[in-house]
Amino acid sequence: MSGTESILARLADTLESRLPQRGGDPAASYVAKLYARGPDAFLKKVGEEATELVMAAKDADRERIVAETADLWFHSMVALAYYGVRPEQILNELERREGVSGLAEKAARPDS
Ligand SMILES: N=c1c2ncn([C@@H]3O[C@H](COP(=O)(O)OP(=O)(O)OP(=O)(O)O)[C@@H](O)[C@H]3O)c2ncn1[C@@H]1O[C@H](COP(=O)(O)O)[C@@H](O)[C@H]1O
Repeated sequence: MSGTESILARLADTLESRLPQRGGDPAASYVAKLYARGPDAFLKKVGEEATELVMAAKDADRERIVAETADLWFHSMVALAYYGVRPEQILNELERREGVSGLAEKAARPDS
């Protein structure tokens, strides 16, 4: 496993440890606090961080693009852990799509 994949796996392990059923403590952990507030709280953060990334990109500010993308990935991973989806599943899906042109994929859809 590459270093990039392992940080995602390690972060997912940490996020899972913050789930209420795993004893995550909202007083000691930002992630446990988000989980204690329920899905609306972290799903709202996903939307906010996506908007902040768009604004950074519109300004062509590479430093902010990196920071906002990290925030977006992080909050997306908070959601994935809550719903029992592992980052490896997303990486596998991207791998499955590797080499398949988006144009060809769209043209092959039954409704196209
Ligand atoms: N990668 C992150 C990470 N990225 C961002 N954040 C936090 O996400 C929060 C939201 O960012 P914002 O800039 O929107 O801050 P804000 O406006 O104060 O947020 P809100 O009060 O509106 O929610 C901030 O408190 C950031 O510190 C993170 N918090 C935690 N992690 C990872 O998650 C692990 C577990 O964290 P805890 O559960 O807090 O121990 C950590 O060890 C890290 O690896």
